[in-house]
Amino acid sequence: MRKKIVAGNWKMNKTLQEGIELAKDLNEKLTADKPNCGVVICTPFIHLASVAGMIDESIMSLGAENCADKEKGAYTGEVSAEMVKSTGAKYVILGHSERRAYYGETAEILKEKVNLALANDLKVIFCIGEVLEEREAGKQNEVVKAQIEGSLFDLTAEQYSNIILAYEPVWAIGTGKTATAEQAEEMHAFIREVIEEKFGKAAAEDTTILYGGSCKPSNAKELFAKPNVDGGLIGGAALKADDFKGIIDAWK
Ligand SMILES: O=C[C@H](O)COP(=O)(O)O
Repeated sequence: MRKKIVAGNWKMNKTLQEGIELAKDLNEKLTADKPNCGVVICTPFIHLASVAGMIDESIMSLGAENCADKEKGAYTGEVSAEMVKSTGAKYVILGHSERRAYYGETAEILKEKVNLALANDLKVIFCIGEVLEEREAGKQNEVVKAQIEGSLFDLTAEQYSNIILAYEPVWAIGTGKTATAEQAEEMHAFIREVIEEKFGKAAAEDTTILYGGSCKPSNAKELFAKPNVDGGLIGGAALKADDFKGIIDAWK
């Protein structure tokens, strides 16, 4: 049975103090009213060690938003998968469209990152999704399939079992324009077919596929009701404990 997950991606928001406050607030709210799904908060690197010490791991897990494509050494400013793991984080987001678009992360680079993350026992939330022009040209399936093939198809079945996918249509990220539940379902079902072709039916059935892109308390229930949507990767609405909990509660 695949896992339902709501994951927050704080992106480049929150000072250390603000982040600690947010994690504390969320931890309290979820302790008082337990979630019906897995909860992950992915924070900037600087928050990881502090937040790791203050969350109840039986309720939520911690993740990073990125890691380096190199193991260690003279790579000024980079943070390795091993360093992420040493903070207590269990997850890492890789392949986010913002990393692909603004930091030139190619399928090859992402392949290195995925390998290093898995080698350090991190679970990977791997993001895929098309831009508006690609959707308008009807190329969304082709684009998403190529993203999956390009970075994940060399994994062994064992490695693949630690991958969570997040479909994030780029045109819906931070725009207030959510994909309809039908559009999300259609793509998630297609993604499952792509996974089945390579890793088999059981692996495809077991893959958690999250939807991301302007997901909020008001639309989460409708999205999560779709059979192939297993939760969300949340940006803006993860920055307030009440909003994030509102989305988590969509599973109730
Ligand atoms: O990683 C999260 C996504 O990019 C979604 O962001 P958003 O909820 O602000 O649209």
